[in-house]
Amino acid sequence: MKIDIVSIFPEYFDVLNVSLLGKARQSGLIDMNVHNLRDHAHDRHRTVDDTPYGGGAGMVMKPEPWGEALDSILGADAVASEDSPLVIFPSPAGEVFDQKMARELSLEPALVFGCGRYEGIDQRVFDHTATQARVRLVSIGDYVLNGGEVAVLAMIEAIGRLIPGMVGNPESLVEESHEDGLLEYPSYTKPSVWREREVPPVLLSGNHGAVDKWRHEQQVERTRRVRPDLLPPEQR
Ligand SMILES: N#Cc1c(-c2ccc3ccn(Cc4ccc(CN5CCCC5)cc4)c3c2)n[nH]c1N
Repeated sequence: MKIDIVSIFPEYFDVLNVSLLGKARQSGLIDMNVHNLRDHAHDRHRTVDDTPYGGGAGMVMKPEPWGEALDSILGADAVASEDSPLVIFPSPAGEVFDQKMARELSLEPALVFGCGRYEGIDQRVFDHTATQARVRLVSIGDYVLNGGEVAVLAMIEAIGRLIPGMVGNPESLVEESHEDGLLEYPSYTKPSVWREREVPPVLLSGNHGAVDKWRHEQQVERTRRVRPDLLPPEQR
């Protein structure tokens, strides 16, 4: 998978050189490039923002640097098709990112992430980029961040771990929260007693059927208690 990221804070993404993603980059599983938006702002102060038309607080990101930066990735003459790269702009107004979307995006050959700051990006950037590539505005949750970088880090981690070859044991991707629509069951490891707290005896029984049954019951109970919205109405 090819990943391009555009941001005024490229150093945010240095962390992607550690752990699994770092190994994936070294192995060529992921080809990642981070672009500094300010390299495409050519005035003396490398200005990327200006006051909003219509008034209002804060600043809006200017379209020109974005246009030049995305042209350098997509091609100035690119014409959007179903085979185009997918350009994702994190936004509080975006469709909510979830495990289903992470699975979908892990199958994409090329992703481009555009990290806004200030009060957002001039709308014409989204409109023009949609003539060059597929575009989605995506939110990682109903709370307000100061920019798109943290959202991109979260999305890349969620997507990256689903790319075949990324994690050692693909089995571990199956039994985790949200993969089967339920929250995960509680996990335990040695010692069997810790501060007078015992591991549930079923987990020490060696009876795999009983363990599976207990784990599913724990998933349903935890989901009903913490996230009833994930259950079908009749199971809430
Ligand atoms: N993913 C994701 C996000 C983001 C996110 C993503 C990208 C950017 C770029 C800039 N900001 C800051 C910001 C803050 C408030 C507003 C709303 N204002 C109302 C009136 C004019 C704007 C607009 C932008 C961003 C925030 N926040 N929360 C998420 N889950």
